Amino acid sequence: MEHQSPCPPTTVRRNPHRKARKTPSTLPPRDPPPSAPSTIAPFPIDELLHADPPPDPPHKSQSLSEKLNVFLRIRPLDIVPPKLGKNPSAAALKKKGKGKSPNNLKGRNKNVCLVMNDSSSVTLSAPISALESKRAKSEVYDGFSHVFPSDSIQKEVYERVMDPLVEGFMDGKSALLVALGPTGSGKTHTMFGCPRDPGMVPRALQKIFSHLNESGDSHPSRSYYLSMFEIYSEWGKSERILDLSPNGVELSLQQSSVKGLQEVMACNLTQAESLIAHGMLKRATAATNANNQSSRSQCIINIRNDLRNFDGKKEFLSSGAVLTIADLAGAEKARKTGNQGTRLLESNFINNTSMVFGLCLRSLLEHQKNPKKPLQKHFKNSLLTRYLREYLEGKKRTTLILTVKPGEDDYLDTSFLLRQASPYMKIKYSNLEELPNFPSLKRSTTHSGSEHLKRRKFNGSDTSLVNAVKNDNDEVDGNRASEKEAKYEKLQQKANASPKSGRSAHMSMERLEDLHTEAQRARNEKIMLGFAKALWNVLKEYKQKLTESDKDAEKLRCALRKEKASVSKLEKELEELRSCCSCCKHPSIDDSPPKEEPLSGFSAMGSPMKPLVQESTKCIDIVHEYNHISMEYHSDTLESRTSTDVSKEWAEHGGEGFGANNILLDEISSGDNVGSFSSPMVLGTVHTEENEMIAQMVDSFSNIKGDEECGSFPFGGECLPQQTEVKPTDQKGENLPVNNHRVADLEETNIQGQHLVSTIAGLSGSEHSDNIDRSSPPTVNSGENEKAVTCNTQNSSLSMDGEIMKRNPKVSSSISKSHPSVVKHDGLADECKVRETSAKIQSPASKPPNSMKPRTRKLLPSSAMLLKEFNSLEIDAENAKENKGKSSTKGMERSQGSISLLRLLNSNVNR
Ligand SMILES: Nc1ncnc2c1ncn2[C@@H]1O[C@H](COP(=O)(O)OP(=O)(O)OP(=O)(O)O)[C@@H](O)[C@H]1O
Repeated sequence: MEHQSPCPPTTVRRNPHRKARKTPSTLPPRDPPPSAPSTIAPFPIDELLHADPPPDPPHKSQSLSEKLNVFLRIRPLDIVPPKLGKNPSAAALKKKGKGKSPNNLKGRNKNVCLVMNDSSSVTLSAPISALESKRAKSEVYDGFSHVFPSDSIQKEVYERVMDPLVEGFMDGKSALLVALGPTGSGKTHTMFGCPRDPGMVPRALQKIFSHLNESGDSHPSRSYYLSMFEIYSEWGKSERILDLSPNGVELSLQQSSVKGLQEVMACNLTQAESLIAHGMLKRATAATNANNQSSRSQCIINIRNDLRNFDGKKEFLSSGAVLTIADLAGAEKARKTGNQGTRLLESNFINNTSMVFGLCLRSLLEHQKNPKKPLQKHFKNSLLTRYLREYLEGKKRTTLILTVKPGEDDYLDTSFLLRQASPYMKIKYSNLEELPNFPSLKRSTTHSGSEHLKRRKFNGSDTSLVNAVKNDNDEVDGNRASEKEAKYEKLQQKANASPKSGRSAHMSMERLEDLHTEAQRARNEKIMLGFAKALWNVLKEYKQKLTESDKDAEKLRCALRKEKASVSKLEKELEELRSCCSCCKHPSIDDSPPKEEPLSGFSAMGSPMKPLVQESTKCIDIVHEYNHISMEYHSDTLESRTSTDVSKEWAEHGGEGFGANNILLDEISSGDNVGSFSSPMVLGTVHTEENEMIAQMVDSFSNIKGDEECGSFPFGGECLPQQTEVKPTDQKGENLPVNNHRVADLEETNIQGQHLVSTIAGLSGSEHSDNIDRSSPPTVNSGENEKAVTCNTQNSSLSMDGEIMKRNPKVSSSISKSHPSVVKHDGLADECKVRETSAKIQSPASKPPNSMKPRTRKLLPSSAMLLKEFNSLEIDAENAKENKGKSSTKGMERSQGSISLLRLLNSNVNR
């Protein structure tokens, strides 16, 4: 095939970078002059073999620590297939190449697609065969932390890439190193190398443990724990994690930590190398067309630096720092690898993982470029990215080392990787977390954190609980947790002091782990016990309060019982009073219709006045006593009004609607309008028992009267005698002057007392006057003698007043005081009845109490009229006529009161 002259290349700068760079005008010359700085220089193998290491690489790269470091390592183009797993040594290369670069060994440099421009940039040229047009196309990738040419050795790579990370790790900074690249590009070689040419991991361990040995302390203050696991795909289905440490088992991922991952404490380099070697043997590898020992899993190694046994001052400096090294399986193309079946499925898993990893970093980059863009959660799509989440979210330092193959055949793989990964070098870390992420340490941190959280919760809810918990925690017998913790520490110190090797060290580690778990459990028990005790105390307090409340309730119940007893006592006394009253009671009134007999007149009664007066006085006393009791009993509710007040009110209101008892008695005494006699609030305002008492009193008077006039005193209004208009006369039959009594005395005395007395006089002296009106002298049918006796009420009352009021001057005031203003109803039915009846009853309000106008009256005995009214509920038509249209609200109230009184009278009569 004739070689055509190359067309002018089109160069694309992928990473426009910090400084302008001269674009290569032509493809790399086949035989570049030795002075040419770029492309692939002759590999100075002799110089490298004998030269000192570069003076400043570690610290130089530290200046880039705030950026994601991306290194590029170019694998030698032609590599002698490793025999017995050995890479060609530098000596062999030297022997073969005679001091030339491996790329030039067979004169194939013209077949390379990747040329190193300088230490930070490369040019990728598409091979002619890959070009559709004849125009050459090249891409410059710049900005790498460092580009390692194909002839670079492990030591150089370590010093540039790994050593700064190890230094940081020794200072307590966690870091991640990830090897990325297509299959067979040298990732595993770079990371692990071989015994004769160790890679990053062995060299790092060497440095770590050399530092440990240099301290010369027989009791090393530092301890390093190694863990190693791989993420693989079984039959291309689900991802799995396998612990690569000895006796390692399958693991699971929780959040970002591997649950159950074994950490093996390496006390020296030998132990550490042994563990790594064991893990490498365990790791899944397989031969493909691209690599005879291709990694089929993502391998992760953790080295944790634990300084818990340090002297105490520097304990927090490097405690928990973790150095993580990830050797990823390389992306591969089925066409190249020739994978089929399981291998092909593995390829899919590997490629997917690589893609997700790249997406995470790309998302982080875009988020950093434009913070408005949310950080995509690509990490969820694979176990690897989930485990490395904090690194992929820019919270911890990450370093990438890209491995590529420079051959023309590898152009697509190389181009893909460079296009994908070169932008990552722009990722920055602004808020680096120095927190450890080691699983076991996380656990212990979490536990202490939860304890603090609990205490915070207690603080927020109940301080007493907190105190109780604290006290109880202090009082936990034995302090099992403390003992176990001490034991744990002791054993750990022992283990550190006398480094064991191999299995014994592992066993002691297991034992320590068990002790640690047990100590944590004991701590939790202690906390729960304290909480339970505190809760118990609170419950006890509540119980005590409940008991006190019960006691108070019992006291109240006792007081209530006493009150009830006093009430019943009062009721008893009342009963006694009633019985006392009933002693005076005469044979009950005959309910049979009254005989049509003429009313007995005063003279016909034939009995003297004195016994009646005595009886009246007695009843007044009873009323007084009852009122007195009633006043005591209802002292809280009764309205105390003096007779003077009542008198005043009466005077103001024309004598209407004031004083239940006095009006009651007044109306009883008046005798007229018996059917309508009513006192406002008679029953509504006066206590029921009081009303009953009054009713009894009235009744007793009726009986007395009946006794006095038994046989001669006609009952019933049906056979009333003809009304006779009478005038007050004396016993001789001469008319007496109206109101010729001692008016002055009346004014001086309580008007209520007057009414009472007059009522009693009217009732008791019914033989003298059946119907007495204090305002108008009633006419009295004198019975068979037809001796009209004009009985002026006031006169009569005066006749007794002097005696009664002298004996008991407080009678009227006592009665008037017993008028509560609160209206009570015996029941709805009664009330309705009363209302119905009261509607028919003429209101007495129309009749002024002190009217001096003489009126013609029916001469009916008051008690008979009462009974008549009660029994028939008839209304005096005449009174109804008179009072038609004059009824007022007060009158209605009085009517209702009177009806209620009548009801009581009826009950008394029935009894
Ligand atoms: N820089 C190098 N110098 C000499 N030999 C190398 C170099 N890089 C890689 N090799 C050799 O190339 C072969 C493939 O390398 P390696 O297994 O490390 O590739 P890889 O990227 O890990 O591949 P895979 O992803 O399939 O595991 C190995 O035999 C290795 O010794």
